Amino acid sequence: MERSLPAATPSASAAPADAVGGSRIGFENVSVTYGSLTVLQSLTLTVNPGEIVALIGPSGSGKTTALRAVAGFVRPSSGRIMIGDRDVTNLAPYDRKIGMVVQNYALFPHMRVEENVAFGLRAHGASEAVVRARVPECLAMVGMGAYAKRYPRELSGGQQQRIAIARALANKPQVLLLDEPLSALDAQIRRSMLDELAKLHRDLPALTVLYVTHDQTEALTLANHIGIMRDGRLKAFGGAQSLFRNPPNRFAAEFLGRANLLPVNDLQPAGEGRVSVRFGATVLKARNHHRLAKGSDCLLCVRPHDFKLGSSRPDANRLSGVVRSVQWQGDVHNVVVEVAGECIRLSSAPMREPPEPGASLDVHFDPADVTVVPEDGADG
Ligand SMILES: Nc1ncnc2c1ncn2[C@@H]1O[C@H](COP(=O)(O)OP(=O)(O)OP(=O)(O)O)[C@@H](O)[C@H]1O
Repeated sequence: MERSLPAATPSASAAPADAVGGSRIGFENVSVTYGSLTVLQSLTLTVNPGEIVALIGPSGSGKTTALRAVAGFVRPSSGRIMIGDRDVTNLAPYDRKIGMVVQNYALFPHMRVEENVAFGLRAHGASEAVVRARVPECLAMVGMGAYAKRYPRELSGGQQQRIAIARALANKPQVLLLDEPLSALDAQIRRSMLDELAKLHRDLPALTVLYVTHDQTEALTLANHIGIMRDGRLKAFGGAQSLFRNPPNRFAAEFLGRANLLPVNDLQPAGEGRVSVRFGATVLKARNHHRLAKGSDCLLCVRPHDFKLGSSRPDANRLSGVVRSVQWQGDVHNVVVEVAGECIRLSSAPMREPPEPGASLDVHFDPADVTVVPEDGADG
């Protein structure tokens, strides 16, 4: 289900969720209001057991509110939150059996690492024998076994976040909520933590994870499925790769991967599952993943890396334009080319002799790599 929302329940997979329904997260028409402001509008979404779903979207779009509603820190004004087959809408956070990690670690500064990790266990009445066994286990899971006696102030940001994850896992939750867990870290640490989170999930495959981020790389790297939020609404939902390749609307295409969206018209069948569209005077071919109607005006979604320079196969789409800017970023050249009044962005492997601004440039792209996308509707 990727085309339109909320026509059907966006669900992270058709897996037999009932068999292990205990860790499924379900939003059923959940709305949250603050005074007269509705910040989450009828969110319906399922995260199936063992899956990672990332919620992405601009600042203020309602991602954290959705996650806090699952945690129990925000009470929905309508709708239900389910964890497995339990309606937890009115349960206290403490009774929901979830783990949560937020952006700024939130470790207790006056407690050693081992006491931080033990805190939730003790609060839930675990015996000292259980605490003694479980704390080293959790620290080992995040590679921090040697740091049990330290205080949080004696750790780096990445290490503190590992401890926060160990603490969240101490009670063996079935559901883990992660709210921008890497955003306080610098770029290099973030990349390695991303790998570690992926490994952690491989080690704990039954753990169901809801991951809030504004970083599309984190979402694409970690998540099985991605939901894109705007203004309190879920604007798109789908498998990470599929959503990237076939965004259902302009907003999804622009937010996830900054696609080029060429305004095209006069959509016509072109055989072999392709359609032709007109971009200015040029006829281009594309996939029609969303089955747009003949004659439609729509957008052609072309990712910057799908444009190629130089000679092309005869069946490729071809465009000619004028180079407006060239930017080198180490492992990539970003080029802006003006074609038929539109500026398109392309990225290529570093070039020895990049084109100069003002030069003419021919580019081509494969019809199999691109799809037509509907313009957003009135509410889009
Ligand atoms: N306690 C509150 N009282 C009033 N308004 C709130 C409260 N908490 C959040 N909001 C508003 O709800 C909207 C959604 O906030 P939320 O934190 O869910 O967004 P977000 O998508 O997570 O944003 P960001 O990426 O900036 O964290 C925002 O307009 C915010 O100002």
